[in-house]
Amino acid sequence: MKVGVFPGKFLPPHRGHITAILRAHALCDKLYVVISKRTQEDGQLCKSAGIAYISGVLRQRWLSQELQGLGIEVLLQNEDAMAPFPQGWGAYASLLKQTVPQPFGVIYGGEESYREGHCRYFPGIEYKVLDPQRTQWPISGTEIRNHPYLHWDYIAGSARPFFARKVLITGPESCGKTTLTRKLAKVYCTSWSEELGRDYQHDVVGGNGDLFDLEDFNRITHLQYEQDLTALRSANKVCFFDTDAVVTAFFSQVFLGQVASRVESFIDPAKYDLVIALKPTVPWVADGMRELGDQATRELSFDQLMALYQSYGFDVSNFCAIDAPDYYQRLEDCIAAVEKSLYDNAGSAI
Ligand SMILES: NC(=O)c1ccc[n+]([C@@H]2O[C@H](COP(=O)([O-])OP(=O)(O)OC[C@H]3O[C@@H](n4cnc5c(N)ncnc54)[C@H](O)[C@@H]3O)[C@@H](O)[C@H]2O)c1
Repeated sequence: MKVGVFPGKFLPPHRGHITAILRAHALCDKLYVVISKRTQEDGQLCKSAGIAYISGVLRQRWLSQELQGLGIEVLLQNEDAMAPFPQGWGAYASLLKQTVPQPFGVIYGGEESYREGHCRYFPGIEYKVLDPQRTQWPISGTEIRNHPYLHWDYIAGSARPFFARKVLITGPESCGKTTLTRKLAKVYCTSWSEELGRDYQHDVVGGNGDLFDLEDFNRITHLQYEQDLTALRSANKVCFFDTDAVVTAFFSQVFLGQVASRVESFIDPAKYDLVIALKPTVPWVADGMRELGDQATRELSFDQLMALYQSYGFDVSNFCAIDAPDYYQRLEDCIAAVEKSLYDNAGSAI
């Protein structure tokens, strides 16, 4: 039985990795993918690219998603105590033999330059190099970390939700949130998550807000969270969210005078890369379910909503406030804000 090992950082996994792993899998009877975790070095690589830290466990989850059902085992190897290469070669060789739960006869990789070290430190174990020129998928983890949106198509599907820019469109009722969210998703050929509280109010509560109880708001928050995750999984570089748990907390307050118990556990100021706050400067549109219609109340609602964000730890001064009085300009201003978020921050495509 031929047992093989495919080691790597996979920071993050991409098509080049996945294809090479699948080729290796076809060349042996049992394959182990071993993720090298070096907390400090990995953290520095992420930091210098301006992206959040990608932990070893996260990479293990991503690769496990990609490779499940094939009999390939994905293992995590902690190399924190190891010296950097080339001094670390000896320690690396013994650690790899401990990590892999059975003796192996071949190590697969794409680096010709590692051959000498492998021959020396893994005597009797074959070193098989696959696509060393990266001709099929000319991409590296470094390029993806530095320019994720430019190299989006190469990023493994499981890792895309991590890189997708998350844009929340918020504001009080009748500011054009839902239409703007849909339009932005269409402009960017991507997914979005619509506010489901209104459908819930219609379908479950019968349209009458007076019949809400606290458990309804807990359920709305949970359902919204699941829907957000689904949208994120199919995002193309950016994903738009029509509401969030702070808005649900706000309406829980409006209808019942208190925030339902589980709503707050879904509030996460770190979830969004950009928050667009729509001011009530377009005309009110009555739709039979809206409650807060006169202009003074709309403005008060906006201020109360922003205060609620602040109280939950959001940096409201960083929100992109949209106050144009017409829908054309509001769309233009939102597109400009999204462009800036996508290309002026980490992963500049320029
Ligand atoms: N840096 C060193 O000198 C050194 C020496 C010995 C062993 N190692 C170990 O070797 C492993 C691989 O390290 P890495 O930094 O190359 O990991 P990596 O995550 O960048 O790549 C993993 C593997 O996929 C291959 N690969 C990457 N992009 C590819 C593409 N587009 N097409 C085809 N194949 C592609 C790489 O050549 C490598 O073999 C790690 O476990 C590391 O600890 C590193």
